Amino acid sequence: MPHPRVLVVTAVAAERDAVVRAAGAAGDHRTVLAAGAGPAAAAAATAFALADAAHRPYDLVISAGIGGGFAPHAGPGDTVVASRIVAADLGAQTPGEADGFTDLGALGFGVAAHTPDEALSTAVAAALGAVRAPVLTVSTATGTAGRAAELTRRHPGAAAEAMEGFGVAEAAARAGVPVLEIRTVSNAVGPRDRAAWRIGEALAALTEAFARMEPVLTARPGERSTAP
Ligand SMILES: O=C(O)c1cccc(C(=O)CC[C@H]2O[C@@H](n3cnc4c(=O)[nH]cnc43)[C@H](O)[C@@H]2O)c1
Repeated sequence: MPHPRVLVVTAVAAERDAVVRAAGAAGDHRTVLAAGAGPAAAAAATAFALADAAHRPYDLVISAGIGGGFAPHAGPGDTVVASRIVAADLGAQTPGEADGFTDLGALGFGVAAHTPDEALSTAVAAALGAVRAPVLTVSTATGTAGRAAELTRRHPGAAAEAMEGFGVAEAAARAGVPVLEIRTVSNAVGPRDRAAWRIGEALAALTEAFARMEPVLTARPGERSTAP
């Protein structure tokens, strides 16, 4: 199968460089952006890149970078492939009902989550030895145990949070291009302790993940292994 054209959207230059280090056989079939932090920057950069490539469209968009891990599902050094990309703090506070929060979908303003192709995300997770679980997109990184508990209560299976996935997925969905999100965990979601973030380890895991992913992306769908 020919190399699919893949757009990888990261937040910062260090994440972009970690993905680029794994380029290998993918060569110029892969474009890697550092879009800036947060869902708005991610959506804008992804939409712009997709529109700019209209004459030679991408086959897949991947939101990638480091992220926070929810115990017990994922901890520092682990890799998470999103089964769902969830807008976890986009909605309305609703005191006294719906667990105090009503998401965008329930408000009637679109969707609160995007679901990557199940076969593809399963095959990628298997190839990476990754946890496959929902990944939350937040505009404010969690910094307290209370907020971590609140998110866990609302999304009990979530394994990671980051700040760009839903923005990338919104842009990809509008362009009709499949999306994945891949996060390597640098820190536990909880009380903010920036000094404890294991950024180097997470960036090395990001390089490793993209090196391992290539055979899955180039395999025909029926030839992909889903064995862990
Ligand atoms: O300081 C550095 O050297 C450095 C190198 C690479 C990345 C960073 C970042 O700060 C990346 C910001 C990016 O990371 C995601 N992230 C990471 N942990 C969390 C979290 O606990 N909650 C939410 N987001 C997290 C997020 O996507 C940020 O945009 C620094």
